[in-house]
Amino acid sequence: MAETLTITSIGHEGDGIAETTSGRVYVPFTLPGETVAVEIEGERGHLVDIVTPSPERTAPACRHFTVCGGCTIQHWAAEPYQDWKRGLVATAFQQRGIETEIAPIVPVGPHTRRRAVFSLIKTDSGTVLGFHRRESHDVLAIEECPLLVPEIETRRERLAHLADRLLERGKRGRMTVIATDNGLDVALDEVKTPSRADYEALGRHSTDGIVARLTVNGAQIFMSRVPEIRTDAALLYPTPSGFLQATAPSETALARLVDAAVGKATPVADLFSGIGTFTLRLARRAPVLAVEGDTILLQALDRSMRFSKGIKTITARRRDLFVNPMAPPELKPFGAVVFDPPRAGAKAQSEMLAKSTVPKIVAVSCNPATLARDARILIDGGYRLTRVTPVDQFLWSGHVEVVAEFELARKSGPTARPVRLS
Ligand SMILES: C[S@@+](CC[C@H](N)C(=O)[O-])C[C@H]1O[C@@H](n2cnc3c(N)ncnc32)[C@H](O)[C@@H]1O
Repeated sequence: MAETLTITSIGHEGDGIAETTSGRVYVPFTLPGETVAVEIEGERGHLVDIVTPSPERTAPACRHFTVCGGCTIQHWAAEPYQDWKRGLVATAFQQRGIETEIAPIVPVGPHTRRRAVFSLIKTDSGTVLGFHRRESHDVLAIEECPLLVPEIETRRERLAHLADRLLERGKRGRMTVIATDNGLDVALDEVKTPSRADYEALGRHSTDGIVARLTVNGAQIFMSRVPEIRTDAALLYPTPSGFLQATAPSETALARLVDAAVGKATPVADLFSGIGTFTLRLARRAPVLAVEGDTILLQALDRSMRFSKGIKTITARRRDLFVNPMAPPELKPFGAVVFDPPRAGAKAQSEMLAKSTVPKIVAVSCNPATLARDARILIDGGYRLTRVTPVDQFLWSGHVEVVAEFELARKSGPTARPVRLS
């Protein structure tokens, strides 16, 4: 039987929260202040009816919202939605005992997501390309996705057709698509190994002007041109399975924040550098040491370096920074260190930085919880947190990207001498 509850806040995944005498109930697709009729199952409330809607409720941008497993919060006006995201960052820091001002979130609009991972399934009527249904492994055929750039969104049928040949009836696969400046970079995974005839058939797409590179189960099938992304500083070369910031506007915003925070500091170490998103921009002003664990990404950075003009020396090193973080003596020469680790954060590296004398540290993170943990380590080591800026890189979800800036607050000991990187 349905019960009537009042929603008081929104949780970190975007579900409405009602406080009841038997504890919290999470009700998806509701908003603070709303009275809702729900069927309660443990901690979950299944929405039956919105009795009193919030004046902040808006029409969702996508017809698949609430059915698709992707977005969790499209039904809220921009301002309270952005305040909520900012609040997620503030809460993560508070949970580590850090009270700090959070700058307004940098908004990122729809139709900007340039990398999509689709699920595929071959049915009797052909290959379905889409996303998982909410709380299910079923593949939902999508007719639109207002997150995606048009170069991907409008080519869904064509992409499904490309995958069709390598799927058997009833079987599933995965397709990663990156929209680059000179065509789509398409990687098919968990599909059958292509036969010689498949190679020839797939190869015909190399001349269609749409697909720049096709990779199947990790092996390159064709590359009619090297996929590239033009930025304000250099050409970036994304790899089929490696990391790429999710949208171009968020990448620009992050790079500008990093650049401004580093200022005139020199030289700079860019840790977890990937394909050089920040390295290449920073190298316009200072020599940069780029450290990354993935050889393929370092090869892509090397290509960018060779095609970039007017930049200072970039030294690229492969290193596992979880197992073997840069130690204080190695960090000593740097005027600034930038680090942008995966979701797990950079605990070991932060412990080393906390003992270092690096004057400026800039942390970029897609996980406020691990960022706050690492910030605590740096603060306890004598750094001051000077600025925290969220960027809405993951629109309509509970995920948020953050840039945090630190300055050495304790006496740094002997003055760090600049070194020449070669
Ligand atoms: C969030 S991405 C950032 C990449 C880059 N800063 C950018 O903006 O494109 C994190 C990077 O850390 C790298 N990485 C993951 N684990 C690592 C490790 N243990 N040691 C070094 N690099 C690692 C990944 O390959 C990835 O390139």
